Formats: sequence, structure tokens, C-alpha cells
Amino acid sequence: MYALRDVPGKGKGLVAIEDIPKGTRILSEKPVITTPERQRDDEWLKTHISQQVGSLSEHQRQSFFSMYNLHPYQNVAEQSLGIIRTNALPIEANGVGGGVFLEACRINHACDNNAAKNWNQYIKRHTVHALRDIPKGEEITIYYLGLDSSRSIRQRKLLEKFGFLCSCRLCSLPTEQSQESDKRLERINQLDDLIGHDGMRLNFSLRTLRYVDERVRLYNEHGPGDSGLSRAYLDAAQTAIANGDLARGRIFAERAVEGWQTAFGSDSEEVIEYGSLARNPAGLQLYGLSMKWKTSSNEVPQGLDPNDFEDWLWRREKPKKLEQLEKLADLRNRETFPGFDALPNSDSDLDFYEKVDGTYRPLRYWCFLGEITDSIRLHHLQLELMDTDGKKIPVHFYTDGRGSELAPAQIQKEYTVAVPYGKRNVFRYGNPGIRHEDPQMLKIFPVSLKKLLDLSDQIRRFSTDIDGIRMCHGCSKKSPSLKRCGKCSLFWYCDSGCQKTGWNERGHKASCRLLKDPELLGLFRRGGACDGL
Ligand SMILES: C[S@@+](CC[C@H](N)C(=O)[O-])C[C@H]1O[C@@H](n2cnc3c(N)ncnc32)[C@H](O)[C@@H]1O
Repeated sequence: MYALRDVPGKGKGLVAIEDIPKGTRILSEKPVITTPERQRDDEWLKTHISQQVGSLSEHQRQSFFSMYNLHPYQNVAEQSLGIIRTNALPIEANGVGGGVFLEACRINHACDNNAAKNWNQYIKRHTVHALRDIPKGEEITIYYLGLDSSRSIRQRKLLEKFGFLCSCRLCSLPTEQSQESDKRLERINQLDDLIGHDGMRLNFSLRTLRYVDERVRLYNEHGPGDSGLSRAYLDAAQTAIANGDLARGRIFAERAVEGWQTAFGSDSEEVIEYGSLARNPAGLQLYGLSMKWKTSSNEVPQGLDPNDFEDWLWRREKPKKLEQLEKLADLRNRETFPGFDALPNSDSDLDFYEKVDGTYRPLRYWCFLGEITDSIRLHHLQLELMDTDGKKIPVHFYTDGRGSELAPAQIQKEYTVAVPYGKRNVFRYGNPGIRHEDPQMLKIFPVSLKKLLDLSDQIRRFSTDIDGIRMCHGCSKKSPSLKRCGKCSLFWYCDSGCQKTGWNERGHKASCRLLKDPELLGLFRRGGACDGL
């Protein structure tokens, strides 16, 4: 795939002698000489290295002594040490710190490298993989430094450590573009700190995901193949899984693995470890730290265009295209209508609240929905509700009337209770539930939760206008000239025949009556519902 050639200004280097596709393992090599992990003095090192040089084959010896040496020397031992200092690549193995590889050490540096080096602990070899398609004739390059840093820092380190001034594409950018690239790298590093510190401390919150989302976008702008990208996807996977979101966790883990697969190969530690995470995201120890984003592993939306898919994946709030959709909430949207486990348990949960002038205010609207399965009146009313996840939780009435403000006819099994801005509360006795204090902040609708969710589905299907076209609730035909139901204004029909079908056969008689309740309509009108129901 490659040959050792003279490369102008760089001494020798490896050049592709055929097209090398992205992800190809270009080489896989054992060290001929190793250096210890612990710092040793030069005399000790010289002896240690001379012993190893002594046991090289003739071919290896020749190859070793033809390697580039930055350091002056007076004898063979000093020469060997100089070659090692110029060429050694890191090795992470017990007691070993670095090693010389006869082929891999011939690869020159570029800040926009087209190949990745890696010590593979499983096969005890150094591997080099193509990060992108490398056309025949192009030089193979790797990245010598640890972290990504600005042009001036990179140049200083390369000069100090390796004695050359880098002239790669990234280092040769015009000033303005180079400053842009530096800013990007600085922000990538800053985000890394924030994810490491703030993000994880905030219990893997939405904010962590925002940081990682930005980091991934910056990496993609920066250029392909940075191994930081896989790390970033792993952070995203951990954040999702810690919140019970197996669907996104799986996809993020798959993306992390895909990057490592390209850069390190399928037998690398990263691909093996995180490949099993992608197959079984629930196996992560952090799984379920919270269940506020709960999904199953295959709950992935189908048929979205790539941009919408990314918006879903990263939980980006995006402006909706349709005016109608903005007005009418989807009661199955778990962000707006979370199950009990996903509710905040305090005002300081920054996914739900922001601090303004010293007090916490909701960042957005959310509403807990649960169906009554039981009720008890002791010194206060206690309702037992079943939420959208099938979990049963108590609601304790600590209103002035202790629950007497509700008429007995309202408290019926299978009716649905809505609690805007509901919070999880731990009671001194009994199971965690909701502590209800303000009578305005709870409403009961005479319909089961299942029927309410079905109604939500129907509203989205039949009342949404897509470029002026709606679907007839009677016959499901799409048309730009339907007429709306005069009562609820939410369902549309071709003519009175279709309206009759909708009314008598497709359940609109019952749903239209329900939708007469302004408070139920308020539940669907997300915006209007922001101040309670
Ligand atoms: C590990 S060796 C790489 C192989 C070396 N070019 C040779 O001829 O054996 C590292 C040395 O190669 C040279 N080198 C590597 N990358 C370079 C680059 N981008 N520009 C100029 N010299 C480079 C430097 O002299 C550096 O100290």
C-alpha cells in the first residue's frame, strides 16, 4: 500500500502507492525496541537500549540506524538514544512507555493528518489506519501531538520536540481562516472541560447534551477523523443512557464505535468495549440514574429527513414548520408530558427551571398526565394515578380544602388528571408522588388516558395543515378545500356525508363534546397553556 520515499523538506516518509480507502489498516507492527514507562537516567537508558540493539537482526539494525535522528551523538549508544528520542511512539503496556517501530516511525506529521496511529493493547501492536480515502501518491501522515491546540501552540511544540516547522494545510491557512480554526479548537477544548466538570456534575443533563452537540458540530467543521469525535459521541451516549434514553444512547454509541472502527480497527479495545455498549445500552452502569428521557432501544423515529433526525437525536428545540403544530401539543411528547419518573424533583433541576433574580422559574411548559385508578379520603384526599408508563403514584391534596374543592362526580376511576409543572415529591410515609397545593394546578378530564392520547393522535392527523392540505376525518382523503367542524373547528370534512361518517362511525361525537371544554383545549394549545391549564 505504501513505500518509503524522500519527501521534500521532511526527510523520508511513507507515500501511498495505491488508493487506500478510509478505514483500511495500513500497517500493524510490533516494536523492535521499547523504552520503560518510568523516567530513567541517560546511562541506564543507553545500556537498556544497547542490549536491545544488540539482539536486532542485521536487516533491522540497518533499518534502525537509517532512522532520522535529531540529536547530536559521539558514539553508538548516544546515536541509538537519539534515534529513540526522535522516533519513539507511545505504548500503553505494563512498565513500557514507548517503542520504535521500523515502519510506523517513518510516518511524518500533519495537523490535518489522513491516518491515525494507535497502540492496540489486545494485539500488542501499533496500528495505522486511513482516516479518509488516501489517493495513490499522497503522503501518509499522522498527528504527533496529544491534544488539538491552536496553530501557534502546535508549531511551538513541534519545533521544540521534533525540530521542524509544520507547513501542513491547516498551518498554511490565511490568517483569518487560521484564527477561525484556532477559535474552533479552543471552543472544542473548553466544551470538553465543561462536559467533564459541569455537565456530568449536573447529572448528565440536557445541558451536557447541548455541549456535546456543539462539540460534534465543531469537530465536523474542523475536518474528518479526529478521535475526539468518538469521545464526544460516547459522552452523548452516556448522557442519554443515564437518563434512561436507550434509543439515542444506542445511536450515539454506534457512532462512537464507527469512528473508532475507522481509526483503530475492529480488534481495538474501544470498538470491543463500546461495541457491546451499542448492542446493549442498558448494560451501562449509569443506566437509569434518572428515567426522565426513557425510551426503549428501538424507539427511533422512521422516515425523518436527515436534519430532522439530528434534531430528534440531539433533543434540539426547533422551530416547527407548521403554525398548526405549534399551537396544538402532542400529548405523546414526553418532553412536554413526561411520566412521573421524568418529572423534576426540585426547582433547581436546570432541565426544567432557570434562576432569575434569585428565584427558579420554569424554563418551559410541561404537564404530568395520569389516570385515576383509586381514591381515598382520610384527613385529605389522596388519588392514585397511573402515568403514561403504567406507573402508579399517589397525589396528596394539601390544598386549603384538602380535596373537598373537587365534586365527588369528578373523582371517577379512569378519568385523567393533568398537573401542569408537576414535581416529584418524597413523602415521609408512603411512596413518592405529587404534593398538590394550588387548586388551579390540577384538572380532571372525564376521559381515560388512553382515549385522551388517541384524541391527541387524531387531532394531529386530521387537523394539521401541511401546505394548505388537510385530511378528511370522514374518508381520509387529502384536499385543500375541506370544511371544518363548526363546533370544535379542529376536524375537517369533504362534505356533510363525510361529517356524518366522522360523527357516527369515527368517534367525533364523543371527541367533539370533550373538546368543548376550554381547559382540555388549553391542554392541546401548548402556548396558551403556559400559565397553568
Ligand atoms: C518520526 S520521524 C519521521 C520520519 C522521518 N522523516 C525520517 O526521515 O525518518 C520524525 C521527524 O521527521 C521530520 N518530520 C516529521 N513530520 C514533518 C513535517 N510535517 N515537516 C517537516 N519535517 C517533518 C522531523 O524531522 C521529525 O523530527
